[in-house]
Amino acid sequence: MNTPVTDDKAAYALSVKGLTVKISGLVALNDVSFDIEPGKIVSLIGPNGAGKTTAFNVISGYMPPTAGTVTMSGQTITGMSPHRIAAQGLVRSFQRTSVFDQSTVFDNLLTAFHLSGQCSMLQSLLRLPAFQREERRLRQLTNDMLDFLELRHRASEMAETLSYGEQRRLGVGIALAAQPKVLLLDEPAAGLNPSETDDFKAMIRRIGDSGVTVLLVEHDMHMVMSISDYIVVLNQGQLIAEGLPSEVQQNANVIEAYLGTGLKRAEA
Ligand SMILES: Nc1ncnc2c1ncn2[C@@H]1O[C@H](COP(=O)(O)OP(=O)(O)OP(=O)(O)O)[C@@H](O)[C@H]1O
Repeated sequence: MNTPVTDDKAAYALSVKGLTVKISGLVALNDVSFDIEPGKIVSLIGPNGAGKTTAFNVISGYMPPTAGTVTMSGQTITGMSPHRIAAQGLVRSFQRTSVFDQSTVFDNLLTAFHLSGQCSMLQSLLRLPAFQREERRLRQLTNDMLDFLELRHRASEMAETLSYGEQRRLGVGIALAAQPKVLLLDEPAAGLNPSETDDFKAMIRRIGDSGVTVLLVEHDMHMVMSISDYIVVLNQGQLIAEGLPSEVQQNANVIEAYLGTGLKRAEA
């Protein structure tokens, strides 16, 4: 069955329209709509309880909305399973849960590429020429990804020996192996020290430059303001502002919602 196409949204990598989520009478999201252009780095921000995680859960298929739609390049993905949504090209990177500690960095990435590869189990068991060609291609992709993540020097180390920041970059590399069009990042800066945060920011920029659209939920306002092309602000389930970082920082509704929570410090 073909997925319905909504033409006016086809130009956007991701569109959210009228998203509403009610949980036991509580309105976690109320009629939220926003559009994200391809290749942009967009942050979803808001004070605690604003509805950011709920929005991520709905967009990535972990929670059905009460009302509203999510489209990717015009294709409706609302209500699909996370697995099907990932197959459509929207991948969510969870902190570092996808990393196998007892495998090398290289093998973690190679396995991730295998999982998104073309070769059938039979071809691989029989080691047919098609499998050998594919194996060479995936090893090359793995080496390229190691360079992209700036983890080449750690390729043969067990993942568990990596620093926290390196493990987080590896986790994103595993998500990137699925070749997403849209990558969702949950609080990428959480737990990182300042230099790890800088490395992570540089990597997010490289991801954006490669044409992948990035949507992140983040509390670190320094990171948000310095990395985002566009910001969407939620408060108590409502979209209260959206725009460029400079616009959002000046917005009276945003300043009021964040009063005393650190937005001012991010401007300093
Ligand atoms: N499974 C749930 N059961 C009950 N209430 C929920 C559930 N999930 C979310 N909520 C409520 O929905 C609202 C939005 O929560 P959500 O976690 O999406 O906010 P958030 O912006 O991600 O907050 P934080 O920054 O603190 O993680 C909150 O009032 C929260 O208590």
